[in-house]
Amino acid sequence: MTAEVLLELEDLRTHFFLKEGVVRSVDGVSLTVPAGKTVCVVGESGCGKSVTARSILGLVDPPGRVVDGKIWWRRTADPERRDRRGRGVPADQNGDGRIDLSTLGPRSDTLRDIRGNDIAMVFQEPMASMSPMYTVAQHIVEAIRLHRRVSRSQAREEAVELLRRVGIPRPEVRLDAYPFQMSGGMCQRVMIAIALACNPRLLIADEPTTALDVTTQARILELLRRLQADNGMAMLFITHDLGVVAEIADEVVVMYLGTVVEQGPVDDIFHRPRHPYTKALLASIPAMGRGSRQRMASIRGQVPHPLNRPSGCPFHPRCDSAIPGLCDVKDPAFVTVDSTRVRCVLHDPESMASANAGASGGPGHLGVEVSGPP
Ligand SMILES: Nc1ncnc2c1ncn2[C@@H]1O[C@H](COP(=O)(O)OP(=O)(O)OP(=O)(O)O)[C@@H](O)[C@H]1O
Repeated sequence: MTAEVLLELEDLRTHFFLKEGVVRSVDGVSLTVPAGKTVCVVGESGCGKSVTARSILGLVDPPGRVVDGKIWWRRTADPERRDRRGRGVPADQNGDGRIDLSTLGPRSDTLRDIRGNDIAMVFQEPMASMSPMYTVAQHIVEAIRLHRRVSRSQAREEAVELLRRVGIPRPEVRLDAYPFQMSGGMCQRVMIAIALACNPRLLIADEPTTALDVTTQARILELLRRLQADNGMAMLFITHDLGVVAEIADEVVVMYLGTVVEQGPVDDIFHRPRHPYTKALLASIPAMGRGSRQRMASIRGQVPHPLNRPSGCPFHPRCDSAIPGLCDVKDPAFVTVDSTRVRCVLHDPESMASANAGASGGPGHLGVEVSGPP
């Protein structure tokens, strides 16, 4: 049985309006997050992963804004639910159980209610997300009381329990510590505890382990996996580390220059990658047992700045399989191949047929065929 779709981005576009021009950081991203599953978003630095995540929760600051597309969120139909002022929370906008978050102002009550109650987020730098002026207790109690009508002492008891759940030893004592008195790993556990305070249905994690050492990284990933199994929450996990993806993903979304180039189940992405960019990313993972003198493949060139987007397929200047006259002209549409969606003309029979037919030598002139299974 396929899981219900919790979050669906439909052709999302988030641009930054600078003096130098318009930076199209997110430029037509479509992806889905099923309930209870982990979707990993991967891609090199600057591909628009973080801006995509921040757009979902209305956290993009000017001069950036969502300019187009839909952010469909499936709301809980909970008639009992009340915000902290005791008001009922609207179940959805149009009667189909979904709400388009892109239509809500960043300060709207509905978005505030969803942020924290339904969707929580953890960031790369846990220390930067916490105020040095407040203790751990103040952070967590505030997060609980922002969304639920509970007394301060009850919230404090819940905070102890949350710290215990995220593996913080002696939580009663830690509760009164300040963030700067804790290690990076402990701070990230606290941030996860804050994120879990309202039992969200979706956790958006933006490189939550990147700033941590390898051992702490592994512990935090293990913690997230365990919490997910306990709560059944979904995760949208942003990382540039394919090792992390292999450990936690159900689905993988590969982004390049503000767009999705491939999405599919983790096994297919790792074992049957279709897009040349996905293949190049995988080739750049250090292999176990590879001799130190054997060089790791790296992707030729660099991600262009979004102000200098290439024509046609955004990856074509770096692609070893690019077809001149086709890839530099045509922005490919998505095609479905088995369980994956891929945006590359090599997999699009129509584009390939017209390329062959349109070339001066008539059909078959380019001599390229639609690539089949490896
Ligand atoms: N406030 C901003 N003003 C102008 N451009 C921005 C702003 N924030 C992000 N960008 C641009 O948007 C593009 C996407 O940035 P984003 O942070 O989403 O990339 P990313 O894939 O998350 O990279 P990383 O892995 O390094 O975090 C980049 O080219 C970046 O320079």
